[in-house]
Amino acid sequence: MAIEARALVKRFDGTLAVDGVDISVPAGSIFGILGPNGAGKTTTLRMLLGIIDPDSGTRRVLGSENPHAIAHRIGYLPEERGLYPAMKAVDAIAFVGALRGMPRKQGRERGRELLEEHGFGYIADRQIRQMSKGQAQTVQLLATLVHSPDLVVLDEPFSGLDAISQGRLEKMIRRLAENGTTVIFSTHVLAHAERLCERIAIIAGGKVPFHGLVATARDRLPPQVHLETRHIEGPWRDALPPGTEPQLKRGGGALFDFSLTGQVEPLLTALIEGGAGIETLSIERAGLHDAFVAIAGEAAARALDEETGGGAAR
Ligand SMILES: Nc1ncnc2c1ncn2[C@@H]1O[C@H](COP(=O)(O)OP(=O)(O)OP(=O)(O)O)[C@@H](O)[C@H]1O
Repeated sequence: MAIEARALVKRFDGTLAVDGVDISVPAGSIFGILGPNGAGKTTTLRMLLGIIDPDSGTRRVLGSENPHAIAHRIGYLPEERGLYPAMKAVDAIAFVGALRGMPRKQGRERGRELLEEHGFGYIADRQIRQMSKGQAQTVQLLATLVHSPDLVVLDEPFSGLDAISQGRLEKMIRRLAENGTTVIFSTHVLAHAERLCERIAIIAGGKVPFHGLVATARDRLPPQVHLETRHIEGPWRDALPPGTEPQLKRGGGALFDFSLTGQVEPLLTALIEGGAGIETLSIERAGLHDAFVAIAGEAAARALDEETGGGAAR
């Protein structure tokens, strides 16, 4: 495990920000911490990094119980972005590397390489103040990677980036994991976690109601069946869950939407042998958004949706 945290608790002046969080992140994996504003994501990441200490609980990061002892093996993109506006990109990257123990000259060289590799060579000698927000954020992100860390911790890395830059960042995260780096990131946009992570922790109100494989979270809900038939009635209707109502189609036939409660094969047999006249049939696993609603509750899901402007979380 790259990270193992047990029963982390943090209180700020009477606010219980984190209330017994457990997190296990396998080495070399991509792990997402999902939750709405104020859920406790940043506080959890800061405790893992040793920026703040938990009131109680234990944490072991890269095999050490003292996060400061392994700081040089960690790259961290904090939620609050900021590089010195007067610095050039390569110097800003080398500066962050120096904070993690990397010689400046080497940091500048590696910084230039990283910028080139990611298609940003053209801003290597440009000052941060002359950059767009997205460019500056990319420079800061590359700065977290300059010393080739074993663990990369990214707090809301997608916020403020346009769709193309978000896609580029997803690719970058995948590439890091392919090369053996462990990546943990927080987000309130479920789609990123759904595409990138094998494992997630859902955090709401400082607690973690779910921790584990994305597939397991999605399996909390039955798969959804969407069936289109030429006929409306027949013995095959008995194979559908009780109370499933047809939506009648204009040209004849009907649509049925229901949860798959049993096995697929007996359903198919009943539909075919019962003469339903299947026109289309899809059986899909629940999405992470629906799983999030089932696990964290409507209120937390609504908070996510509000942050992402509605359907973007899906
Ligand atoms: N330094 C602090 N002093 C007092 N309260 C704090 C402090 N840091 C966080 N909190 C409170 O702890 C709770 C959790 O905050 P945290 O920043 O961890 O949430 P988050 O999930 O990262 O949210 P966001 O997505 O908005 O960054 C919030 O209620 C917040 O107001």
